Amino acid sequence: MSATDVLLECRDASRTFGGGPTAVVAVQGVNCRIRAGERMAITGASGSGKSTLLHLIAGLEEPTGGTVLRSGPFSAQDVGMIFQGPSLIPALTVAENVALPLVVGGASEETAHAAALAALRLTAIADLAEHLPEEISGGQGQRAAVARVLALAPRLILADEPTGRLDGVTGQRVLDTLLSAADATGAALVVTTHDPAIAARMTTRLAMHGGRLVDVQEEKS
Ligand SMILES: Nc1ncnc2c1ncn2[C@@H]1O[C@H](COP(=O)(O)OP(=O)(O)OP(=O)(O)O)[C@@H](O)[C@H]1O
Repeated sequence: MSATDVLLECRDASRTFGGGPTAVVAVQGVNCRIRAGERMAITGASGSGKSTLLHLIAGLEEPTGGTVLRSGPFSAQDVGMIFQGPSLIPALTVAENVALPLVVGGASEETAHAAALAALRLTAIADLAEHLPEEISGGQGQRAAVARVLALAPRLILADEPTGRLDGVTGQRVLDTLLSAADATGAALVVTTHDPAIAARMTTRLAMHGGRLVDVQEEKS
């Protein structure tokens, strides 16, 4: 890739599941670029291919057609994924949940705990560090999920319907957290959403229909 600020580029990327008459073409011929510091929303109706495109970008799925090019080495720690629910481990405290991926990655308990607390401060829930997941709200749980990703210092944060289970106000607060965390760390952020109010907060908006990109809006900064 020539432009140095392009982290990742989909070139005619497609993903088909299954084969023969029952094959499902989830993503078809998508071209898009994600630049360093990007703020991107992927919108579209249910089944339009948003999650599959995000999985291609994350490297969780391989394209069955076209390519997904990554600039330079991209390790698992360079990409942080956030899902609709926080999926916290119930028996661990919030801080232990946030520290866990670092510990699994080989960091000492002490280093991981310090990184977890720093990430919880960034997401404004450091006061909940010693709480169990059952003792916090859905919005606070999503902020813990954001902190768990931030602790890994990813270059690219991918969030699949991160506000889908939250009410409008709480969803916007979680998005505030995501945007300010991405600003603070310099990470690019890509969010799939059904919610136009969430998409409106991003500077690039890709709209999907039937697996294809049907509209791209980019606000010039
Ligand atoms: N692993 C899979 N196996 C078979 N079909 C799949 C698989 N994953 C997705 N699909 C199909 O691909 C199409 C796109 O699904 P995808 O989950 O990407 O859509 P989406 O826009 O994210 O939907 P939603 O908003 O409901 O999450 C759908 O028809 C879906 O049923």
